[in-house]
Amino acid sequence: MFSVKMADHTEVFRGIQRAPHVRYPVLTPNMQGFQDAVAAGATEIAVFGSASETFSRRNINCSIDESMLRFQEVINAAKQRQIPVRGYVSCALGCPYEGSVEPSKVAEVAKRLYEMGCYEISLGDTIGVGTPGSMFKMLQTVMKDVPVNALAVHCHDTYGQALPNILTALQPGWSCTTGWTSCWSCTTGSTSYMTRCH
Ligand SMILES: CC(C)(COP(=O)([O-])OP(=O)([O-])OC[C@H]1O[C@@H](n2cnc3c(N)ncnc32)[C@H](O)[C@@H]1OP(=O)([O-])[O-])[C@@H](O)C(=O)NCCC(=O)NCCSC(=O)C[C@@](C)(O)CC(=O)[O-]
Repeated sequence: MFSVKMADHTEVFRGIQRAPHVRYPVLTPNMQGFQDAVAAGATEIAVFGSASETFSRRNINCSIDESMLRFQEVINAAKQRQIPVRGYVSCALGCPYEGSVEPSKVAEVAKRLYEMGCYEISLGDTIGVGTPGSMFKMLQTVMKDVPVNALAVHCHDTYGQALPNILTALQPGWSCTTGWTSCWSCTTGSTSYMTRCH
């Protein structure tokens, strides 16, 4: 089994009242998602990959390599229309199927998304199993491949660690925050917090 298919995200986008100066990125896993998002008036999109092979298959029904091919097509189309693209890397601190995930794998996927043209890469602790120690180690590794000003973290609060993990991502000398938001997660049913690492 894999996650239920996206169906209504562009409906939601059409239905909301947009405020000026607010960006509303739409998750676009493939060209169909991209075309629907553009038709709905999206001015920013986001591709979402994973550092875990099994999670990739369960979430978007393809391998990591296949997802990169799909994302490249989406990013190329977005570039032609000058639509900015964010990239997500799920399972950056652990996977519900595979358990621990090597920081080097997170760095590899983040680097691929960055080099394809994502202006920012959000590293997701998708199931909230991260700790300040694992966050530090993962970010140290990823920052060797992706500049810190292009990184953000997305921390789920499943075990009450989201805020300590975010604090770790805001190490003096690494970064300063530009703001954070919280939301309710569709994938894990937990609150999640996001912040930029710069
Ligand atoms: C990627 C797919 C669509 C592949 O799903 P698939 O079944 O491999 O797609 P397909 O190309 O074989 O097409 C099958 C059907 O899906 C439709 N379809 C095809 N593409 C789309 C689309 N874009 N939007 C809506 N419908 C689509 C397509 O039209 C067709 O419809 P049918 O002819 O059977 O009626 C599916 O696996 C999917 O929707 N996955 C996303 C599930 C999801 O919402 N996951 C949560 C996202 S949030 C997240 O991942 C984590 C994050 C970002 O928050 C950060 C973190 O915490 O880590």
